[in-house]
Amino acid sequence: TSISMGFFTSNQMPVAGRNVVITGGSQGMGKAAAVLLASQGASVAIIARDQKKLAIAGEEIQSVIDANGSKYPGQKLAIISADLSEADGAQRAISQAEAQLGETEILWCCAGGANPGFFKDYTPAELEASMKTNYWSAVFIAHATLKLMASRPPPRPDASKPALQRKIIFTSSLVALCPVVGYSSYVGAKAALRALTDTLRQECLLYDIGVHCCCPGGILTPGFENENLTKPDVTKKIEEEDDKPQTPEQVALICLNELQRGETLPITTFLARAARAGSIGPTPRVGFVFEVILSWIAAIVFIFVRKGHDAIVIKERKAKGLPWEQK
Ligand SMILES: NC(=O)C1=CN([C@@H]2O[C@H](COP(=O)(O)OP(=O)(O)OC[C@H]3O[C@@H](n4cnc5c(N)ncnc54)[C@H](OP(=O)(O)O)[C@@H]3O)[C@@H](O)[C@H]2O)C=CC1
Ligand SMILES: CCCCCCCCCCCCCCCC(=O)[C@@H](N)CO
Repeated sequence: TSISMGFFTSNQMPVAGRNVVITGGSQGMGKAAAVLLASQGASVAIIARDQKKLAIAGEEIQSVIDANGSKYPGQKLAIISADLSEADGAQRAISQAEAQLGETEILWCCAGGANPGFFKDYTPAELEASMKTNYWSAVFIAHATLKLMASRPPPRPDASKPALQRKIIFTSSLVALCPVVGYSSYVGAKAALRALTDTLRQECLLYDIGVHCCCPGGILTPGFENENLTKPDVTKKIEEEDDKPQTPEQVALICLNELQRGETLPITTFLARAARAGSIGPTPRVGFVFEVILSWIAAIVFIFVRKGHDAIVIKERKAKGLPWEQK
């Protein structure tokens, strides 16, 4: 649906010839986004910590740029190693990205990840770490980038055309729209990004900068494989009930389509679209009649989805016994 709807509205986020900074661009969804945007002619900077993984992703992105030939002259790639959970690291990363690419036109924050488990079992340090990985890693670089963007006009490579709107894009998760047991250390950071998007979007009307927040469901990434090592069974059971996980390439493409049609909260499946409609509140959405009707349907369907998920948890409790009954 997202893809077909794209034909009816103008492209609100062209990427050819533009400078895009992608955090978490060394693997998973961030790398898929970097490859996709590079294939469409964007200059990209990828930021992550591990230099080895960055170098491997960099080779893949460079080969995409090489394959473009002379189609997009001046297309560049920057590879930056930084810990974005620290304000200094974020500031340094965006300065380095701009030194290599030029002025940032789109910032897409993909860095993040979950450490599924039960709230009662986490250490305070683990709870804090998730906020760093998922919230501060996006907020510090968005803040540093917005300061730069708001201090200067958007680039206008073609003076006969109006400037393109610059963008700040966060990556939240479907779990911020529909709770799933096991994500208690993660969901606060992801819900916070969604709330920040709504408020920052309004502030950014003052600067003519768009703010968006992608809410994908399961993605088959290294991060996902890693989290599955410690994911509680009950979390897996709930995830198996719903949409199948998608490839990072699918997610990047659908999110890009959603962004290009102007969605503030891009989602990647029809079920997620219903979940979004049911929890959209005052966040802008594209399309009025269908989305409002979908929100009514979601209001009803959500009751049964939530009951179904609760039933899986209660079945688990009956099978395993209450904690003080287990030996
Ligand atoms: N996979 C899934 O099922 C879903 C994922 N999401 C979200 O999508 C995003 C991408 O997920 P996915 O592709 O699975 O993630 P991965 O774990 O596969 O990759 C995460 C990326 O972020 C980087 N990163 C992590 N922490 C930092 C940091 N402190 N500073 C700089 N870079 C960092 C990693 O590199 P390095 O470790 O070297 O720094 C890596 O490039 C995340 O925000 C995730 O929460 C949302 C819904 C579902
Ligand atoms: C109206 C009807 C709506 C129904 C919606 C039901 C959706 C619930 C399933 C959510 C699965 C979430 C996977 C994302 C997890 C994630 O973010 C981590 N894997 C990160 O790494």
